[in-house]
Amino acid sequence: MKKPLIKVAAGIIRNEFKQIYLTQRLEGKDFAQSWEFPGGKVDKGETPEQALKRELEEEVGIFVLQSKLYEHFQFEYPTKIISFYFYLVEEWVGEPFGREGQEGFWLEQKQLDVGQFPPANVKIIQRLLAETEKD
Ligand SMILES: Nc1nc2c([nH]c(=O)n2[C@H]2C[C@H](O)[C@@H](COP(=O)(O)OP(=O)(O)OP(=O)(O)O)O2)c(=O)[nH]1
Ligand SMILES: [Mg+2]
Repeated sequence: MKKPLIKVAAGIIRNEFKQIYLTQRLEGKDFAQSWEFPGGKVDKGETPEQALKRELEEEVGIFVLQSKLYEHFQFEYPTKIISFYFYLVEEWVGEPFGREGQEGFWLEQKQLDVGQFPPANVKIIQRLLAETEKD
């Protein structure tokens, strides 16, 4: 059977202290307990950017004022192919929290740990870590 292609938009929410807001995937979801950039599936008729805004409001209660595309790529999982749109979000209104009951926390960009994320995140975590080596 052909694997479904799913579009996902997620936000790298970064504050002025170079900390990034992460959440922990809930029990019962795929990759339960792994860390993630908050976000989710792009609905039919939505652009990835609209999905980002909606998902960040639903999942972490913030209103995104500005976002820029940081990475777009496809990743093949055993049962699906995901087309990812990761956005850097540095301007928003509100204080993020785990609005769906999930854990959420701020982490220094340089403390990101590739082993805590789903396999698709490897490349993006490496890029974020490489950026911190310059400062
Ligand atoms: N949000 C997010 N999803 C990720 C990341 N890395 C990664 O492999 N994924 C995968 C996990 C899921 O298979 C898919 C995202 O879907 P999701 O479960 O968050 O979708 P959703 O919020 O719309 O949730 P649901 O209504 O389907 O439960 O992408 C990441 O950093 N952030
Ligand atoms: Mg989600």
